[in-house]
Amino acid sequence: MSNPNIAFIGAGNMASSIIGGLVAKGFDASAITASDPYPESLANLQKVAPVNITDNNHQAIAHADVVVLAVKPQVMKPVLEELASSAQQHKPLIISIAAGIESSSLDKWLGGAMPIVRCMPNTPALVQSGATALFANSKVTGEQKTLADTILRAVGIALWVDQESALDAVTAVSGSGPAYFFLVMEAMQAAGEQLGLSADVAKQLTLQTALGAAQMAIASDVETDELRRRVTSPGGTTAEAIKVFEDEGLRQTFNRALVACRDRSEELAKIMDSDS
Ligand SMILES: NC(=O)C1=CN([C@@H]2O[C@H](COP(=O)(O)OP(=O)(O)OC[C@H]3O[C@@H](n4cnc5c(N)ncnc54)[C@H](O)[C@@H]3O)[C@@H](O)[C@H]2O)C=CC1
Ligand SMILES: O=C(O)[C@@H]1CCC=N1
Repeated sequence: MSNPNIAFIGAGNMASSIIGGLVAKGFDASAITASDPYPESLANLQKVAPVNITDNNHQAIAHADVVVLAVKPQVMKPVLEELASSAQQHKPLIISIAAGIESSSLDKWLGGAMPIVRCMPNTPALVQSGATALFANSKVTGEQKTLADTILRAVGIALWVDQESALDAVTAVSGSGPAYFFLVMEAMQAAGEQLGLSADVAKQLTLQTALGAAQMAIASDVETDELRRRVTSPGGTTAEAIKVFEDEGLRQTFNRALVACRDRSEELAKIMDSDS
């Protein structure tokens, strides 16, 4: 599909990020329509790109090849039930970025037999450094998969999973993951201040170290454990810090945290479906 028309239902943070990424990559803003009942959301979006705007969801999807669902999970059911008649007329590709709503629920609310890609992006999409995992249901064609891939790649990396249930683990790693790294940054800044650094110096050193470590790990041919060993001189300073982390059970803590996150994602999907 060379020039697809894309509709966004919901013009909030994630929609603005994806639209910003698409336009930055050369996608024609006039082929994008965003719909939102709040004039403020639409006005903020228009500062990002000169897309078509409307407060009418039906109007937004009328000529769309792809519909990106970017509303909060709590309003998804009424929004889709209202859109079902329009969606059934021409069956556009549906891409949902909502956390915890299974493709079978989306399909049911839209009236059935819809091509649906469900994905889990993360907030670094706001700065085009996102990580998204995607799952396609059986109605999605190869061409539609390529289109979904192109849309999410506009804001970072995009990887496909074969089982929808893997999106719960994806949520535990990358969907919620930015929060874990922010927590580590908070802790390192506070510890730096405890050691006598100014707040500004502790913050700048922490953030640049996080960026540098991530960039090195992405660029390197060797695994992260080897990169860690290369910082850790025998009998040196890093070894003392790593020993504290290992003795305090940091790996087990991460394991427990990610299991709790995965379990909550599974639980939310059940709650959403039982509401339907
Ligand atoms: N924030 C995060 O870390 C992540 C969020 N997501 C998902 O992205 C989706 C959007 O999240 P955000 O952009 O952060 O939320 P947001 O609150 O910034 O945007 C949602 C937009 O939907 C609009 N809206 C409300 N009712 C509507 C209706 N009936 N029709 C059309 N638009 C309507 C709101 O006015 C708002 O502008 C959510 O489903 C969330 O689960 C996915 C991955 C990560
Ligand atoms: O915390 C949450 O439920 C959402 C899903 C992934 C990131 N934020």
